[in-house]
Order: sequence, then C-alpha cells, then structure tokens
Amino acid sequence: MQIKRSTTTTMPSPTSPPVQNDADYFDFRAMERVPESHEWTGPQEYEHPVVAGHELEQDVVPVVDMRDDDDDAVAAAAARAAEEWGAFLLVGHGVPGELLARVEDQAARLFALPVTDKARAARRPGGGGSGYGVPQYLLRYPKRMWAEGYTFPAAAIRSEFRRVWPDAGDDYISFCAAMDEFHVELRALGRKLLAMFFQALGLAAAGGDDDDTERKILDTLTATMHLNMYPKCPDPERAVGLAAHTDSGFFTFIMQSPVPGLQLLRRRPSERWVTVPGVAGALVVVVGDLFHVLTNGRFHSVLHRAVVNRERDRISLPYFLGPPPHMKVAPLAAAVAPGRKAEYRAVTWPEYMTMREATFGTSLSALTLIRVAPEEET
Ligand SMILES: C=C1C[C@]23C[C@@]1(O)CC[C@H]2[C@@]12CCC[C@@](C)(C(=O)O1)[C@H]2[C@@H]3C(=O)O
Ligand SMILES: O=C(O)CCC(=O)C(=O)O
Ligand SMILES: [Fe+2]
Repeated sequence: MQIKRSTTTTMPSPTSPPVQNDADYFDFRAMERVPESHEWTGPQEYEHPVVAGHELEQDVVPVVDMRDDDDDAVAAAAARAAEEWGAFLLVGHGVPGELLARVEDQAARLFALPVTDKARAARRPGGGGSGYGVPQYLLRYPKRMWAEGYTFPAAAIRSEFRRVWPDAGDDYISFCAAMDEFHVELRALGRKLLAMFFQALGLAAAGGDDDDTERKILDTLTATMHLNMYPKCPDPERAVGLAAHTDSGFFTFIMQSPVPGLQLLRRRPSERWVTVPGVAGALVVVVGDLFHVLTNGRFHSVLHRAVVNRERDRISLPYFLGPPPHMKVAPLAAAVAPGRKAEYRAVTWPEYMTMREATFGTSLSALTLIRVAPEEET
C-alpha cells in the first residue's frame, strides 16, 4: 500500500469512527474464500515490489547483537539501524527462547478458543482500548484485515484475562504466567535499549535539561501488549494481515512466529517492501512516531505491514513502549542540530493518537499534523 507523506499540515476533518459489529467476530477457520468485507482488491496494496530481504546487501535487515562486549559499539549499531531503517532484528537480548516459545503457544491457545469465549472479552466503549477484536483505528479502513487481535495494558494482565477465563482455572494461570514473565523481561530490555539509544544520541554526556528528561522517560516507560493472529488465508493476494502503518509510541518489540509476514517499506533507491526474516529467538525493534519526534526526525518511524499466507497461521506479539499519558513529548534539545529548530510540536501520546485516528485509511502521515510549518520557525 502506498501512503504518501504529505507536506500539508491540514488536519483531516474528524468523522466519528465506525464501530465494531458482529461481523468482526467471525471464525476465520470456517472461511473457504475471502469474503467481500475482507477483500482488498485495489492495486495500491501491491504497487511496490516485495523483496525477500537477503538477495541484495541493501535489503538485508540489520541485526544488532547485544552480546557484544563493547557497549558503545552495540549502541552505535542500534542507533544506525534506527536512523537508516527505523527497525532491526535484535539478538543476544537475554530473553529466554523457552519463554518466547511458551508465549507464542499461549497466544495460539487463546485464539483457538471458540469465538463466543473470545467475544466475551470484546473491546467495549470506555474500556480504554483493551480487549479482543479490531483496534479502533483499524476500523477506519473500508475493509477488514485477515487477523484477530487482543490488546491489553501490560500492567493489568490478570484482571483483563478473567474476562476470557472467568473461572481462573489452569488455562488462565498458564496464560497469565507466560504473559507476566514476558512483560517483566521486555520491560527490563526496553529500559536497556532506551538507555543505549540515549547513549548513542550523546545524551548521557549532554548535561542539563535533557538528562532530566532522559531519566523521566526511563522511569515512566509505559507498556501496552497486543496479540496478533493471522490465520492462514485461502486467497492471500486478496487479503491484508495488517495495513501499512507506523507505530505511534517510542518503540515496539515484536515477537513473531518464525513464519515471515512482517514487511518494512524501504524508500531508497526505490520504494519496495522488504520482508523481515523469521529468525527464531530474535525480536524485531520498530521505531515509533514519538521517538521520531523526540529525536527530531533522526530516528525514523518506518511504515510496516503484515501479509498473510496460504499455508500457516502466524502470530506476532508487539510490545509497545511509550510515555505515560500525561507526558508531553517534544524534540530533545540535544537532538536538534546547532542552527536548526525543533521540527515537531510537543504532544502527549493520547493527543497524538486522537489526531492520528482521522489519518488512518487516508494518504496522510500523522507526523505532518504536528510538524512545525517553516513560517512558524523563528
Ligand atoms: C499502544 C498502542 C499502540 C497501538 C494503539 C495502542 O493503543 C494499542 C493497539 C496498537 C495498534 C496495534 C495494531 C496497529 C496499530 C497502528 C493500531 O491500530 O493498534 C497499533 C497502535 C499504534 O502503534 O499506534
Ligand atoms: O505482525 C507483525 O509482525 C506486525 C505487527 C504490527 O506492526 C503491529 O501490531 O503494530
Ligand atoms: Fe506496527
């Protein structure tokens, strides 16, 4: 899908979001063909070529190995990948492979429950966006995606999943144990990676206000978890797993099945989708819009999407890290090059999400909505 980065700062006129309905809770496994509600026939979805991610050196997704003894070199490699790609594969991160396999298995068990059990935990108005079903932003698209989703705050796993398993039996216990352990590991890893990013940006040495901001950001990082299940599809060329988007927070760790499906949009020398290989035990790191803002555009929030396939179900678990809801995010002073201005206005995560909602399904990039127009620069 081509999403043009518009240079306009005009806010699209807000319209009330479409609502989820019973059609969003159908059983993908019972589908022998892609129904019209899920059929993406426009050529725009397949406008750019797809490359495998290893044929040419320029298409090899960067791999950052945290086992390297030289911390500065690891931080520099992560920052370089965040600048050039906006994403990379992270290995040697210390999260046990056994835990990653268990988390995937538990997610698969959740999605294998009867539709009626999952629908009990459906997203509801006023529910803070948690629950089973389509994230509200994705309801903006005219077509539904070939995926099931479940969103929940990492801090409320046990209460959230009592909605699925009211009896709190063995299935509930093993599911929550795996998600809790994953959260503990990923929260620690998130702090480590953030500290590395700051180190690479030269913030540790910068002194002054940025040091304070860095500490506040590290101390208040907020995590949201989301489970994606992309069932195998009878006609993958006519369906979309997850439409092209950027993540909105600071950065996302994605745990994915070793079934490829995630693709990154590379722009130079020409636009193409690069498939991220399914490397067992690796986590994918994706830079989000608010980190793009924080670094004044130095780290780049990358457009990515998920495609589906005919043979195998695919599961991914993005762990979204961002600021707490009240925190205003603006370019860090040390990230603004001498003689340059901050290119983005300060914004909180919920403010940005509200603005961004109206851009889903349009060709407008939401970052342009908070971009300081050249005439506003003093
Ligand atoms: C923390 C979040 C990131 C997310 C919005 C959310 O509040 C919870 C769902 C997340 C998700 C998952 C699918 C793609 C995405 C763009 C969406 O519509 O919902 C992301 C959101 C995001 O990164 O902005
Ligand atoms: O399924 C994937 O690999 C990508 C998921 C994703 O980008 C998201 O949920 O925001
Ligand atoms: Fe994403």
